Amino acid sequence: MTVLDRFRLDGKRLFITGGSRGLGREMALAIAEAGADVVLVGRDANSLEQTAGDIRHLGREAITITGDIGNPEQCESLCRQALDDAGPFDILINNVGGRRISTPVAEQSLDDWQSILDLNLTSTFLCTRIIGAAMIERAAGGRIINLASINALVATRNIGGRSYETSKAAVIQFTRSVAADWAPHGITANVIAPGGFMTEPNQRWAKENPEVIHTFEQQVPMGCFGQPEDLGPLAVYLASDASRYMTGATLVIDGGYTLW
Ligand SMILES: NC(=O)C1=CN([C@@H]2O[C@H](COP(=O)(O)OP(=O)(O)OC[C@H]3O[C@@H](n4cnc5c(N)ncnc54)[C@H](O)[C@@H]3O)[C@@H](O)[C@H]2O)C=CC1
Ligand SMILES: O=C(O)C(=O)C[C@H](O)C(=O)CO
Repeated sequence: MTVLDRFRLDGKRLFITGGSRGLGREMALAIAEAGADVVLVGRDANSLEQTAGDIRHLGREAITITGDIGNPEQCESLCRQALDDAGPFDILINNVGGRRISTPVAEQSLDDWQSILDLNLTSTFLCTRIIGAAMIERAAGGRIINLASINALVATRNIGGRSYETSKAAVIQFTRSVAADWAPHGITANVIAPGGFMTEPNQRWAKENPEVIHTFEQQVPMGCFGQPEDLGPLAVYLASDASRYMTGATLVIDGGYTLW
């Protein structure tokens, strides 16, 4: 087997939340290119179907399931539906997340706080529990990749995103705990912690506050935002045999933002 053979994912099955656009779409396409079939779960049927079409063009199977991952009851039933329709899965990517900008803590309602935790953390727990339990039962190992953020490691400046930061920090420790528990089953669990990438939420933020692009870029040693396609190779690595001995790790991809 060559080094590059170890990145192949032929015959594998990926379950990814929020694969219709942004980082999720790029990771799904990269993993399909490496050989895997894909189930995409998200809110917007049309854009999910567009990504699924692009995956089918690569010669892989793609199924879409629509629903709200931020609603715990729906999240559970979406995972169970995916298992019934196309499981069990070899790779799980908990990608759905967001609401980085929120009201400051002193003004935040409990409902707002809870909804951000549900979107970013509870969804990660539920998908990991349901898809992961099927991995354990099948006894063929597995790969879990959870999306955190540099804002799990450092506070953001002036956008009141404390619930986002807290939820993403908890995603990191949850991943480490699961990695420890499930290592005997041959299941690895790792975190990708991206810095600033020009996907829809940051595009919207920059449109509303044009000055922040320049300010943010000055805070990044590499001097620019990342491109969503920068995530593809990292996702393939973590999904494949190439990362066989890595578990519980947090891989920061941020152009050096957290160096300063
Ligand atoms: N773009 C960035 O700079 C960074 C992103 N991240 C994290 O990476 C992940 C992906 O981020 P982006 O691609 O930028 O986001 P995005 O907003 O462009 O895409 C999110 C995807 O999830 C889906 N989605 C969102 N809420 C959903 C819900 N309640 N139910 C079902 N589907 C839902 C959307 O339809 C979309 O497909 C998130 O967890 C985010 O927190 C972390 C650090 C930086
Ligand atoms: O976690 C996110 O989402 C981010 O966007 C991380 C960075 O703080 C950022 O992009 C600032 O624009």
